[in-house]
Amino acid sequence: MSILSIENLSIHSASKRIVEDLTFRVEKGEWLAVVGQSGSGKSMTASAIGRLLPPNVKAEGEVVYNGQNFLSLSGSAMRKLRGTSISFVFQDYGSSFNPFLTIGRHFDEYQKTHERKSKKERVQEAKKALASVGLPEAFYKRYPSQLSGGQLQRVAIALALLFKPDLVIADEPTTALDSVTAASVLELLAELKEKTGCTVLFITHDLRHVRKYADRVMVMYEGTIVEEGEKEEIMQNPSHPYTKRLIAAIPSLQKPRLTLVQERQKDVAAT
Ligand SMILES: Nc1ncnc2c1ncn2[C@@H]1O[C@H](COP(=O)(O)OP(=O)(O)OP(=O)(O)O)[C@@H](O)[C@H]1O
Repeated sequence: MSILSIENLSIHSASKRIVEDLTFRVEKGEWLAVVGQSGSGKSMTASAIGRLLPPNVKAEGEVVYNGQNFLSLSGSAMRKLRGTSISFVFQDYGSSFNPFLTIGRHFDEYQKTHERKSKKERVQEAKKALASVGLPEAFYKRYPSQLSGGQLQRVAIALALLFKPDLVIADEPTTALDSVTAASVLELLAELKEKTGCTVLFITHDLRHVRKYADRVMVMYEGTIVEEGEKEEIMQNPSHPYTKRLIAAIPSLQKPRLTLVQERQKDVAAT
């Protein structure tokens, strides 16, 4: 069953067509990975879905969620859905935080916009959310600058999942992190996905992450979808030249290269 249907989505600025006539579905409970060349329109597509495009960029078409077309909802109706039904985790987690507010205040402000609960309940929930992403309660009182990138991205994930959204859109959430931290953040997202049953639309450049977590893959190239399918199918049998190049560029997916010693043994055996 689809949770989100994108129909003929086109995105453009005054001078340029950014995305052309995209039609695709996100199935309930799946992890859909969107990969594609830099500038192919992945982030713009994610932003258009959440009505978060910059003011000079416009979207046309339909983004249908639970029978509602996001593109024709009022601003206030859309704000209500963002965070509760659909939420975002961005690459640039730093800009999601106000450096002058504690982590606790970020939770508090966010909670106040979406639910009516007592201060005590809000604090309890926020601390529980911090614990759910493996962070100590004491972080509630800290400022963003006192946390590492990985810790901040964990807080961003805790905030994104606070109201148990049905759909989480993660736009390259680990690009700014070192590979070990990135792996733990993704593992966390995968765990929370299992726990909450949410659907994940995941934008990435890293096919190793696709291989590990995705159910389906959609490949974008120059503002269009060039292929889409089950992960195994795309990984083993890519049809578009761009996908082929992308897969060929992952060292661990290529045939293992012989070590120098093995090469020498082969040479010796051949003589
Ligand atoms: N504010 C803007 N106004 C006009 N065009 C923009 C704006 N922001 C981005 N673009 C253009 O939209 C196109 C798609 O950008 P987008 O960020 O969606 O690509 P992407 O596939 O996410 O790339 P990356 O993988 O590098 O993040 C690019 O050509 C970019 O220059």
